Amino acid sequence: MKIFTAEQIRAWDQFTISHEPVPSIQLMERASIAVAHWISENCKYHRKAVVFCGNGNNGGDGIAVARMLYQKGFDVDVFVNNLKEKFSHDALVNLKRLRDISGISIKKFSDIDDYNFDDKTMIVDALFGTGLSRSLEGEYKEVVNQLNAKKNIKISIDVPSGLPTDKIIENKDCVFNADYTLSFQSWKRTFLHPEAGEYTGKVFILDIDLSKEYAESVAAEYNVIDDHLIDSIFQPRKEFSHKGTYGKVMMIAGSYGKVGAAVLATKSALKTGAGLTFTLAPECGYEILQTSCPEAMFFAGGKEHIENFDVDENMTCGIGPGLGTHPQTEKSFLNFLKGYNTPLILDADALNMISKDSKNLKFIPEKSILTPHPKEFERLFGKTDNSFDRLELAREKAKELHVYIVLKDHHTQIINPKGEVYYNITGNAGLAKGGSGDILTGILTSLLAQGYSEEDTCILGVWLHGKAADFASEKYSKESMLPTDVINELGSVFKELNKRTEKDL
Ligand SMILES: NC(=O)C1=CN([C@@H]2O[C@H](COP(=O)(O)OP(=O)(O)OC[C@H]3O[C@@H](n4cnc5c(N)ncnc54)[C@H](OP(=O)(O)O)[C@@H]3O)[C@@H](O)[C@H]2O)[C@@H](O)CC1
Ligand SMILES: Nc1ncnc2c1ncn2[C@@H]1O[C@H](COP(=O)(O)OP(=O)(O)O)[C@@H](O)[C@H]1O
Ligand SMILES: [K+]
Repeated sequence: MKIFTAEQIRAWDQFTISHEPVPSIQLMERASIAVAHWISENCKYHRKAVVFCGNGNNGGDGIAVARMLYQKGFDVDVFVNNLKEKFSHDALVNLKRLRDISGISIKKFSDIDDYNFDDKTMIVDALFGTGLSRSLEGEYKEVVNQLNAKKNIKISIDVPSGLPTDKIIENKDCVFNADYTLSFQSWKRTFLHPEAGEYTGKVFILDIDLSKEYAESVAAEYNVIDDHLIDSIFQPRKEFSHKGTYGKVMMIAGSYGKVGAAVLATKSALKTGAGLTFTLAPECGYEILQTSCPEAMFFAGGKEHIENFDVDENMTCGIGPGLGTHPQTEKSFLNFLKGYNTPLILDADALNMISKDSKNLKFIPEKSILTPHPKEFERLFGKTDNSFDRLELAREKAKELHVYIVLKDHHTQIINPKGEVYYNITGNAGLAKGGSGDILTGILTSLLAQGYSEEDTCILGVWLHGKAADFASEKYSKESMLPTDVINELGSVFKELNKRTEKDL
C-alpha cells in the first residue's frame, strides 16, 4: 500500500470527486459512515459520544459522524470553537443538517469545564486532519490539553489533531492523545515513526473507496507492506521438489557464551524452509548445536570464536548473531568480505566489525542485506536527530552502496538500492527481547537461499517475523513470549499463507 503525502491525499480526494464522479459532500458522507460504523461495532460500553470539531473538512466529518451516531442510538454532543467562524463548505452543510436534530446540542469549547465527562463517554477528535498547517496554539491547544487530561476513551478521526502527517513532530507540539485513530484509506507516514506512536494509539485504516486509478498511477517513495503485497511474493512449496530446490543456508554465528544466538538463527532458517542448513560456529558450540538443531550440519570455525570464514560461494550466508568481535574474528571476517562477491545477510557483530572503519563499507557485496537496529545503524553511518532523518540517511546509503537496509524498529523499514521504503506493520513489543534479531537473520538467510530476490526476501522475511510474533503474543502475551515461541509460530504463519493461495472449489 502506497503512503501518500497530505498534498497527494487532497489530490486523490479531488480525483475521486471528478472521475468517479461523486459530489464532495457524498465523499464526506462515505468517510463518516465508515467511522460511525466502526464506532458502533466496537464501542459497546461507551454509549455517549462527545465530538470536538474544527471548521475544516475534518470537522465536517466529525459533525456528520455525530449525526450518524445519534441515529444509531448514542447520546451525542458536539463542541465547536466558535459558530461564527468560517466553516468549509461541506462542514457547513453538515452543520445545517445537525441543527435539524433537536437531540444533539452544539456547545462551545468554553463549556468544557461544566461538561459531565462520565465514564461512559467517549471523546471523538475531529479538530484537524490532513489540513493541519501549523502547530496548535491558543484555544485549540487549550482544548486539546484539557481533553488529554481526561481519562475517557479517545478516538481521532483521520489524524490525531496537532500531529503533522509528513514531517517529524517537534518536541513542544501539542497533540491529541488518541487511544484509537480511524484513518482514511491509507497510512500517514508519521504514524509509523516512534516519535508519533504515543499519539495515535491503535491505528485502523478505513476503506472509503477512493479512486484505485489514482492510487495505481501516482508514484510514492514510501509504502506499507500489506497482505496483497505478501500474497504476490509468497511462493508455495512445489510438490515435485527436493532439498536441492530450496537452497543452501550457511549461518555464521556464535562465540563462547553466545552459542544461543547461532541456535536461534539456525532454527529459524530451518523452520523457514531452507533445503540444506549449515552452521559455521566455534567448536564450543558443537554439542549444543547438534543437539538443538539436529537437521543442521556443523562446521567448526575456531575454538571459542570463529577465526576461519572459509565458505563456498554457492551457499547463502547469514553472518553476525552472537559472533563477537574478537580481533581474530574481525581479521578473518574482513578478509572474507574483501574476497566475497555474492550478496550476504549482515547482522549484529558483522555490522559492528564493519563499522570500526568506514573504508570497510565498500567491501560489502552489492545487493547484500544489512539488518541494523538503531544503535548499529548509528555505528555504521553516524548519528541523526530523529527517526525521519535516520531513514533519509539510510536511503542515501542504500543507494550509494547498492544494498538493502532493514532498519529495525517497531515498524521496521526496508530500504532498497533505489531508495524506496517499505514499512512493516506486523510485530509487537514482545519482540523487544534479546534474540529476536537473530531469528530475523535466520529467516532472511533462508528465504534468500530459496531463491526469493533480495527485495522479496526483505519484505516477506520482516513481515513473517512480525506475524509469527503476533501469533506468539496472542498465545503467551507480549511479556512471556520468547524468541523460541516466535520460531515455533512460523508454521502457523505459513499455514495461513498457504491457505490464502488455495483456490476455492
Ligand atoms: N482526503 C480524503 O480522502 C477525505 C478527507 N476527508 C476529511 O478531510 C480532512 C481534511 O480536511 P481539510 O483539508 O479541510 O483540513 P482540516 O484538517 O479539516 O483543517 C483545515 C482547517 O484548519 C485550519 N488549520 C490548520 N491548522 C491549524 C492550526 N494549527 N490552528 C488553527 N487552524 C488550523 C485551516 O486553516 P488555514 O491553514 O487555512 O489557516 C483550515 O481552516 C481529512 O483529514 C479528512 O478528515 C473526508 O471528509 C473525505 C475524504
Ligand atoms: N517494540 C517492538 N515492536 C516490534 N518489533 C520489535 C520491537 N522491539 C524489537 N522488535 C523487533 O525485534 C528485533 C530485534 O532485533 P535486535 O535488536 O537486533 O535483537 P537481538 O540482537 O537481541 O537479537 C527486530 O526485528 C525488531 O524490529
Ligand atoms: K482529528
